[in-house]
Amino acid sequence: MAAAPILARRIARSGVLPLCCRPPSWDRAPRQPPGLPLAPCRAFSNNKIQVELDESSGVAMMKFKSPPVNSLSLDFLTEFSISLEKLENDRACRGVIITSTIPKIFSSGLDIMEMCGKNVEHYGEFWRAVQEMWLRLYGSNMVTVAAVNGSSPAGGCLIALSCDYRIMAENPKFSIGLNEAQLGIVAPFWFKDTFVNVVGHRIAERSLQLGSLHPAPEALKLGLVDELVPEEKLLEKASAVMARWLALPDHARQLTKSMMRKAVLDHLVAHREEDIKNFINFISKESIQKSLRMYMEMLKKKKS
Ligand SMILES: CC/C=C\C/C=C\C/C=C\CCC/C=C/C(=O)SCCNC(=O)CCNC(=O)[C@H](O)C(C)(C)COP(=O)(O)OP(=O)(O)OC[C@H]1O[C@@H](n2cnc3c(N)ncnc32)[C@H](O)[C@@H]1OP(=O)(O)O
Repeated sequence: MAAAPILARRIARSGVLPLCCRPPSWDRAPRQPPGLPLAPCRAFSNNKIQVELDESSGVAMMKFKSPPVNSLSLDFLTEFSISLEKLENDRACRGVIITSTIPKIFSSGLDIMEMCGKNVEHYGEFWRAVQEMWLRLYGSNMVTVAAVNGSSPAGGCLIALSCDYRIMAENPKFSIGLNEAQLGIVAPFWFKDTFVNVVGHRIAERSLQLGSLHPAPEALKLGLVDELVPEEKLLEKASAVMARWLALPDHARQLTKSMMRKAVLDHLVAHREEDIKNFINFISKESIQKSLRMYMEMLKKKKS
């Protein structure tokens, strides 16, 4: 456990090469010749995320398993970035499906406790890890499919938005959106840009200002998710979607993805330090700390 903060610092300081700067890895997975026994499944599991790579299909299944709500703590974000990096560098892996093992929750977003009552160094380290996770996921060369099997507010929604395709369980009790305004905080420009790129400017403007959490059927209407399926069919559907995307030559798909996402990625890369300073200044304000404390109290009261 003591290694986690060190690891976090190492990965956070190492910087990340987004999609546009990394050498492309065309046709990464070796095709399995017919007649040979199936390639084995490779698995690695850290504390909070479980990953299984099926070498015959080139598809990894990444499952969040951080109870109670898969909140994105510094440790979680570090594991997430490391897992993505491992898969990205593995020639056998061409796609990743992201889902959760926690019933009813995909991810509750950034861990609010990481943004409450901590010192400036901690805020800086935490925010760098949030940036790192997004740069890796949004800039990934792999096909990324989010199988959203529960509620997905704020940072959880960002993870889904950063994937190439989103499938959500058709349960109207599950909601998704960038609800930062409800907490009295502001989604940073790169959260906003990722959202706009998925749903368009008008829907994003209204949804962000209201801090809306959209029930699954509404999320589908807005284009925030691409399709809804019964929960028990979610992974089967995600695998089918993945197979369709992987049927294309990697280089054409990757270059197209890079072209679509480059401006938004480059914007954060060029303003990373400024963005960290903005976060620290913003989150350190007493009024913002008070809002976050009140929000946490509200969450606890809701339970009792
Ligand atoms: C001009 C300005 C310029 C620049 C600005 C600069 C920078 C930007 C500044 C800030 C940007 C910050 C961006 C923030 C992004 C985020 O992601 S914030 C997090 C938002 N998340 C939420 O609002 C979700 C809150 N949680 C819920 O709604 C519910 O918990 C749930 C629907 C996810 C699950 O509901 P239940 O199953 O009923 O579970 P509980 O509510 O009982 O929760 C269990 C347990 O977990 C704790 N918890 C829940 N969510 C979080 C969280 N996100 N972080 C930490 N802890 C969380 C909850 O309190 C319970 O704890 P206990 O009571 O059991 O101790």
